[in-house]
Amino acid sequence: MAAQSTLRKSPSDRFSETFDYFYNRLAARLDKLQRRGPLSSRTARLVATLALSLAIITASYGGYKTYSRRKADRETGRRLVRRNSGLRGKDGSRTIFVPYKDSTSRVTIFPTKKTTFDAHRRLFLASSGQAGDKYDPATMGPPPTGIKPGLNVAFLHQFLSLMNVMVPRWRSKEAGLLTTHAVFLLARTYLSLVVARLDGEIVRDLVAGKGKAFLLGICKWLAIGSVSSYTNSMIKFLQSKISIAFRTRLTRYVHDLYLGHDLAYYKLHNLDGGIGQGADQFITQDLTLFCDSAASLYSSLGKPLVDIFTFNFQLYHSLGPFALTGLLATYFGTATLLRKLSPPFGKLKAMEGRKEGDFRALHARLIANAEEVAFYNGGATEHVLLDKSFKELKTWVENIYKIRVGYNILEDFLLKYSWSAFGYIITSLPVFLPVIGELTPAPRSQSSPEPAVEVGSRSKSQNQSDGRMKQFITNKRLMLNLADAGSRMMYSIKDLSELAGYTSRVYTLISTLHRVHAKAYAAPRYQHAELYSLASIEGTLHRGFDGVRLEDVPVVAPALYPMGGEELIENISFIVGPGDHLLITGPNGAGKSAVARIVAGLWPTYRGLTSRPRQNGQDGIMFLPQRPYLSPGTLRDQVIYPHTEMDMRDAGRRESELQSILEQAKLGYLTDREGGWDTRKEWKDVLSGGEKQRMGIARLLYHEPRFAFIDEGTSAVSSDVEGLLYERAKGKGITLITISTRASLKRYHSYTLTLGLGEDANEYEFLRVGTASEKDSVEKELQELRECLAQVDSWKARRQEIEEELGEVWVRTGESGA
Ligand SMILES: Nc1ncnc2c1ncn2[C@@H]1O[C@H](COP(=O)(O)OP(=O)(O)OP(=O)(O)O)[C@@H](O)[C@H]1O
Repeated sequence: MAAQSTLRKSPSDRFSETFDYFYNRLAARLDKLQRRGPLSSRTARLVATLALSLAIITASYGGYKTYSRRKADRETGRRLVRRNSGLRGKDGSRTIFVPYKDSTSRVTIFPTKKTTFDAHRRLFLASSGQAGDKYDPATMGPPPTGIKPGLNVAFLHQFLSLMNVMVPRWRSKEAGLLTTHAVFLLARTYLSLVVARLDGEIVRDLVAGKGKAFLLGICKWLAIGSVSSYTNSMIKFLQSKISIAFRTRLTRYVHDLYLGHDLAYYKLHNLDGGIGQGADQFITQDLTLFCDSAASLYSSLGKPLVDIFTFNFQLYHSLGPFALTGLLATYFGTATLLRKLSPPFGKLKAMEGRKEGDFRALHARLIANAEEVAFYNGGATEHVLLDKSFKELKTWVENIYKIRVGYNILEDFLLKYSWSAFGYIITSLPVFLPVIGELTPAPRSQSSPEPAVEVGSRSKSQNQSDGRMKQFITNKRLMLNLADAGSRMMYSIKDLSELAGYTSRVYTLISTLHRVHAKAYAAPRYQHAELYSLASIEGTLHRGFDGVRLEDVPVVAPALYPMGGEELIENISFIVGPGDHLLITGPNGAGKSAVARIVAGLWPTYRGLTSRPRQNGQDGIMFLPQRPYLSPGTLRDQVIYPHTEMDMRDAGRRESELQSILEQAKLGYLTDREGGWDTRKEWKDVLSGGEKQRMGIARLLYHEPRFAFIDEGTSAVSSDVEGLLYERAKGKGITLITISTRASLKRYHSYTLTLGLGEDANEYEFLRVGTASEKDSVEKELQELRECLAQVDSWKARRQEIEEELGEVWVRTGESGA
């Protein structure tokens, strides 16, 4: 038996053989070198001295260089952190410094290349969810949000598409982390095998009463234990590293898409609507859960897979084909049963994510509008809304828990108890059924000598019994490991389903962002696109015109895709050249701000042509929105927004200039009042309504654009200051396009565009201020007023009559009542 057992080799045997082979080769080589005869001692000393000197010089130079670089880095870092600024690379990369311990740490961020986005479109915009589909915006439908998240082909496609983003190259950091992780997983499996074998040996030696061998076994056990502990903690560490690396890649990718030049952060919610309420929940929560789940899946699925192959292979050698067939049949049986009975965890998780998002959005809204709600004393109503949203979330989560209970009972019973019972039966087969025992290979020889060689001290039957004991213990441990690996695999079905839910959410976000970028809107299959829907845009937005021009452009309030928007004005045409200050006026809701939105590119030019300057800001166009926006940051950041301090320094602008701008905007007192340029506050709460609007004008004076849309930008400013602000802006050569209902502003403008005229309030009039036609129109208005005034006396008489009649009625009612 012993001779037979040496024919089969375990992985550990093979490892020691390989080690011996390389060790012997190395020893032979060293031996050969020695036999060649030593170099002459002088030459050897010279060579050694030279090599040492060279090493010292290189190391010192390298050390000095590293030290100087780090020192310079630290100083730059401190300076830039103080200024809340960074560095910009020629390739578009940005280097920022973040405080780390007592110093700073450098982080370089490379923007995602346009070609990468183009290449990814076919992955994220394939309507059927198949990677092979050719990308064509005309035929591609919306991203496959309708597909139920679960273990299906769509999930595979979505996951692999996201992997393209998370692991962009084989030589990337993420690929390195995954490979290292895989090496540690393999090492752990190998160590489990060694432990199983050692376990068998220790028990055998214990039963046989071999003290020395037993103690040696314990020492080996401890040594392997320390290596295993290191391996286990490295696996956990690498898993966290992989998760954060995935998250970094995905977050940067999403940010590049979301905050790129296409205004996706506006269009996503106002035009597309593909991801419902908000992207915040997707980016902050779902993305994190997805990365954690994907990183843990790699070890929770990868390790059991490796384990199952290795342990099965081992058991096959120990127990033969019969047992292996039984084992495999059990796996497939259990997997099929669990898969059949498994609730749709993916779908449930995706829905949970949405409900979490809704709840979070309500809270975010309350924070953003706290003052307004407080004035209305609307806390109770908000309370009800929040409680309702939370109740929906809670009910959903509770239902998931309930569904889980039944499934967990089945899963636990099958995987923990049925499998181990089955394992005991299989390992005991060679013991109780000698026929099977003969079919299967006998116990193998190990590093410790087989009892069979100790002839004379023990009987043959005793040796056989020891061998069987060792084999049983080894097999039992292997079986338990196998059951553990198998059950982890099966538990992973649930994890996999949950991952499918998170994958679907993250995929939906990215594919919707790609759709916004590519403007990939098509009419629903076999249907015509609705009028003024995103699939029926035929107009052109032309950037690079020295002025603002609309030619036969309908003003349409858009609806979410794929619905059609509402037409406010059928066609509008006007042109504003440099120096042609325009006042856009008209009743509320007539579409005044809508014109600004069309020119800014927020709303589509459905038909006709819209022309505007190429860039925003200096020498271009600027828009001051109706609701003033104050950014998080310093007082300086408020004046220079959307510039950062880095942009300001690059442009060679100084604080003294900012101070003079603030003074022109009648805000010169702010620097002293707020404690300097670097003061950070919640500016939206600190500044009054009028101050906020004047800050908008200060921004205008800082950026000095050629054209500026001011949407009700001075409604809260007193009229004397208002006039001053207009004169300052015009003095800087800015052509103003003001949106206001205040006719008094006419005097600062050369043209007026009046919207909301006619019976259906869908007509407009474009006039030069002071021209004959404008006088005509004022004359017409005066005539109407005069006619009204002429009727005043007859209206008064009629009112008198009515009051008298009513007086009589009251008197009669009073008498009858008495
Ligand atoms: N994001 C939007 N999506 C769809 N419709 C919108 C959107 N924003 C505004 N609207 C609608 O478009 C119409 C025109 O809005 P707009 O803001 O241009 O009015 P306005 O003339 O500037 O009015 P006001 O004087 O009150 O500011 C309104 O009926 C409004 O309800």
